[in-house]
Amino acid sequence: MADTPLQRPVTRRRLLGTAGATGLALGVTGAAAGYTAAAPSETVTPLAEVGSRREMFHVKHQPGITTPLHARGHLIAFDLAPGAGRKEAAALLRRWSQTAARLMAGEPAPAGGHDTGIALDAGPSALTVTFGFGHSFFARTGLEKQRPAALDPLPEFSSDRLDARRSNGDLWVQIGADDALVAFHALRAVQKDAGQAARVRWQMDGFNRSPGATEKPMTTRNLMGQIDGTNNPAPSDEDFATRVRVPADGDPAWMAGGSYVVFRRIRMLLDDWEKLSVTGQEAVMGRRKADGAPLTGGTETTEPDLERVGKDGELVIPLNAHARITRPDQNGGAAMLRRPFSYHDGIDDEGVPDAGLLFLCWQADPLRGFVPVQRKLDRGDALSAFIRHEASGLYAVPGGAPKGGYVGQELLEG
Ligand SMILES: C=CC1=C(C)c2cc3[nH]c(cc4nc(cc5[nH]c(cc1n2)c(C)c5CCC(=O)O)C(CCC(=O)O)=C4C)c(C)c3C=C
Ligand SMILES: [Fe+2]
Repeated sequence: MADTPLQRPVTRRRLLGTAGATGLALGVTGAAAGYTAAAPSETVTPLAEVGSRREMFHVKHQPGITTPLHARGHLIAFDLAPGAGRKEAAALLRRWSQTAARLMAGEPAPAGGHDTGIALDAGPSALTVTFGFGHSFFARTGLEKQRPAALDPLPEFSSDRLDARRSNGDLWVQIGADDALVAFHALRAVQKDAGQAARVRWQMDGFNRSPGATEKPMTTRNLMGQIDGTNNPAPSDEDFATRVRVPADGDPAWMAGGSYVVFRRIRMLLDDWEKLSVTGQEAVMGRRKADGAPLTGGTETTEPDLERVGKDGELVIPLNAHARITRPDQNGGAAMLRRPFSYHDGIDDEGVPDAGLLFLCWQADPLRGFVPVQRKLDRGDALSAFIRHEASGLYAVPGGAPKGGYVGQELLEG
């Protein structure tokens, strides 16, 4: 029997060439039929530019941590099903790893099965799938001795308004792609792979600016309109690895080369925020809204002058400005790699948007990254009047899987 298109092991990238050619041919037909061409052909952006970007799955550190921000993201947490233990978890991580490797290469999933077809015609679109383990995973699988101390529950913060049902979870998956259909395709595949072994605990969707939307590459903006992500550690920094990754001789051994991610669903009180003047908003942050430069001048990347006093005798960057109090030099060196998604989950009956930030930060140890900074923010951040932390999670994200292996293999088979 002839294969149906969905069953053939054809790469989506190969299909992309056909789609691009068809699109151009249709354009020509439209013009011939008397319609005005949308744009001169020499200004048409190649269709394959975004779709053809490919991230690798079998690499030393899991993808999706230092990968440039994705246009689209899904976060999904699972709890192991009653009766499922270490064996089922190992089989699930093996299935998930195989699926992630295939989808990230632009191939259908699962191997030998029926792909949903959602991502047909698109290339890999920089898809990444990243897997992590929550605190509760270890008791469920009898692996308590392997549970890292760094996974101890985060302290409670006075401003927390956390929803337990949308927090934590045994297993956590982050999906990112520069195309919404490619990302959703991966989400469905991950959910289907879970089968009887694990149940969805919570799931959230996010987004960032699309690649190519701005004239030149620039730091993204969040839903408050601020340039967000300027002072992130860069992989080229000397201390990047010590800040973000668990060292090769780290404890426990299965986390060597891995990282810990803190997740917070932070709602933005946009109606209140948008009532502030731009000057008021800039005082909250300590940076200019237009270009992200510190209020003491220069460009986005200029070091702020934290001591400078204005003509009114006040500090130019207020003592409670967010960008002042989050600095590593104000927090005993505490630093983290922030890699968030914005979210928007609709508008309520009063017209209030449920929108904000799926804040994700990566560090070698949350006690030397997120925790001290959040403690300080909790005590007196000018931004806190305009945000609300509504959900939280902390996950151990091991290093990448070698070819033929799966994420977490050392933990589950060690
Ligand atoms: C506990 C950690 C942090 C939380 C929670 C947090 C929430 C949050 N931040 C913004 C917007 C901006 N943050 C900026 C800088 C910044 N924020 C944190 C930490 C948390 N933010 C750090 C470590 C830094 C960098 C500090 C430094 O090294 O200078 C900025 C300024 C530009 C930038 O550097 O990215 C913005 C803007 C929002 C909107 C938010 C919650 C919704
Ligand atoms: Fe921040």
